[in-house]
Amino acid sequence: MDSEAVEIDGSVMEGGGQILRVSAALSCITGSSIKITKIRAGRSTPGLRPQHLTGLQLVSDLCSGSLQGASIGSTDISLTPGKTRAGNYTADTQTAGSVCLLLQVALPCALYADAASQLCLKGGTNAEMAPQIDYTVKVFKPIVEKFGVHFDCDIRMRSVGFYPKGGGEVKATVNPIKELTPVTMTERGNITKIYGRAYVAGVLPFKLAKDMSAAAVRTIRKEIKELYINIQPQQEKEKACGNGNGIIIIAESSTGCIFAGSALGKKGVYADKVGIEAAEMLLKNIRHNGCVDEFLQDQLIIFMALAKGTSRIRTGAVTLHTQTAIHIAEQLTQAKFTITKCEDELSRNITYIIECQGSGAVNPNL
Ligand SMILES: Nc1ncnc2c1ncn2[C@@H]1O[C@H](COP(=O)(O)OP(=O)(O)OP(=O)(O)O)[C@@H](O)[C@H]1O
Repeated sequence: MDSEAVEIDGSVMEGGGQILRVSAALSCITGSSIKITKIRAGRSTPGLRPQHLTGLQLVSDLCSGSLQGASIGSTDISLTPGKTRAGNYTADTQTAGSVCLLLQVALPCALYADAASQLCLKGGTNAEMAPQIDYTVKVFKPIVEKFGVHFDCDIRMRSVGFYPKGGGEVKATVNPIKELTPVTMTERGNITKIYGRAYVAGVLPFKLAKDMSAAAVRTIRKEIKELYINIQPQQEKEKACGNGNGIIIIAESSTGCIFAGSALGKKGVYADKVGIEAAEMLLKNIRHNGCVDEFLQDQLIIFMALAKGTSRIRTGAVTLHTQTAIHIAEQLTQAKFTITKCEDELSRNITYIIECQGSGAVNPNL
């Protein structure tokens, strides 16, 4: 093990898988070796789960790295990165572990390769506790494009929920970049559009999709009366596996902000409830007048840290995931973050500006 390795405590703050993703991606990009200890120490099943292990192996492959100690359940790993090379990479969680979280760790790395890369990611596309693939494509993608990040996502097979285990497949093509551009998103503007999809897959009846959609529209209508809300009920057909249902609702603002609320069906939970959960999540995320929702916040931190120059993003309450990503980014790069609370005297609305002096990482391979 490299004696210069940066030591990362995997149990700090949020203490979850996100620490691994941010550290591994930044290790690959900056060329610093890392040693992560106490991985997911506070979780009921500590150590690496299949999704985390697959993500680390993918990063190690991308940067011709040496990954030590990584197996299911490991709480300590080390990664010594080499040169990041473009290519065709395949990663399979072999479970419902999220392909979107595989993309979350691999995308920043592939940006710093010498040419475009194809990532074939297998696992769950619409899984719990992770972005649904629709979120990655419709919310995350257009916003990271503001940093200069360009990738395409071909959803070859959806895998909805936890059963059967995995089976989803997404092919992402990632274009490399010389350096990332900083982003300013401080003006929320007005909400101009609300739309989404409510879907069922497998043996579940189409009626559930209609019930989720109707309940979501009713819930949003209580607060937002003037906009047409189009949540399309859909029956996933040949390009889906698993018996599940879910919903994602997206709101766009006049200044180009995008927010979402989403939910997945569970055994014994009425479809109406799933629709209401997603609608309430969306409403919560647009009430605060920030420019990103509670999930995009933490997902943008790595790009802010790498960009050349100052990024500013207005948010609602800063999540622990975001604070954790900032903590790791500051450990592994020269980026400096500040968080400023802003209180609007008239509306009593509280927002925060996350400002980052980015480290200006330059792609040495282009
Ligand atoms: N509904 C959602 N919509 C969009 N993104 C989401 C949603 N739920 C979670 N996420 C994102 O998924 C990621 C989850 O990270 P987290 O570390 O909690 O998960 P994990 O890797 O499964 O680890 P652990 O099991 O240790 O919690 C975060 O980036 C979070 O923003």
